Amino acid sequence: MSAQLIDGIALSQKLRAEIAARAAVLTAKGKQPGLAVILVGDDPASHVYVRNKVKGCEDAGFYSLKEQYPADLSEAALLERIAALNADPKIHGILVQMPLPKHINPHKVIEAISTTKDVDGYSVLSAGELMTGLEGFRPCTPYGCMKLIESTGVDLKGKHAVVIGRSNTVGKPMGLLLLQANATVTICHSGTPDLGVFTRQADVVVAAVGRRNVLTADMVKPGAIVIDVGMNRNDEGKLCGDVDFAGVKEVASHITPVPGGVGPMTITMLLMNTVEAAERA
Ligand SMILES: Nc1nc(=O)c2c([nH]1)NC[C@@H]1CN(c3ccc(C(=O)N[C@@H](CCC(=O)O)C(=O)O)cc3)C=[N+]21
Repeated sequence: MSAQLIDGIALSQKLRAEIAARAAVLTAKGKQPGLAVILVGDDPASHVYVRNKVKGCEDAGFYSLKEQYPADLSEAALLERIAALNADPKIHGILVQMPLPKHINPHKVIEAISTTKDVDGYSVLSAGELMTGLEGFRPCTPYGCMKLIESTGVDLKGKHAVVIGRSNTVGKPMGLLLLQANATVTICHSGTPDLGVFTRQADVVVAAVGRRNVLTADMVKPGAIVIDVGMNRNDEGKLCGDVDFAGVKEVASHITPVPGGVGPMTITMLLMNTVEAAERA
């Protein structure tokens, strides 16, 4: 058996067309959606993502502002920029690319962003809204994973979903979104002694660890849906996920590739949150 590919580029194209249509309506009313992306320092991977985000904005008809600062930018100066963007009516979403240099406290920065512009969904308030099922901005990566799962047509009600990873940006919000969709949820992590015991029971596995080959074919129940959030480099320097794709695709019913799976959807959901923010403004 060979799994069906869940194509994050195709799904992104479909959703981005809808987002562009919503943006056009707003622009006609003089309220073009605007996203500010702030990049501090020169992490090469961050530059690639930021370029993709700015390109995504332009293609969707957004106004986009990219601000780039040297790694020695002071925390106070960054907070000052955020305050100015909070007050800027052309800007509906603010994204500060993570990770930040060590001398800047990321929590302070995230909480400085106006709640109405927190399109990353990283603030404590956004986390609380997700936790309690209130409306709000959902973190883009797990939100995109939910759209990828939905696109298979499989109803999560009564299914067992296993998340590997417990980060605040992916694992924890992923678990909550799956729970909200009525799945039975297990969150595994580095302290889980035998991962396979859990993943072999899973109808859906979301791997978000940041290490290659965390999930191999022997750990997957036949017919499971496998979502790969990993972004790693293999020995040849090629981008690869957390899942042993070649092996697992022979067992799963549906699987996301890396690249071309979760990554593009993360940016799509950022655009979705931004158009939503503009509509609410
Ligand atoms: N405040 C903040 N918000 C973020 O959402 C955020 C962040 N910081 N810091 C870094 C991570 C990572 N991230 C990615 C987005 C798109 C791709 C993406 O488009 N990936 C392509 C391939 C890109 C390539 O070729 O390298 C793909 O998977 O097909 C990847 C990773 C957003 N992040």
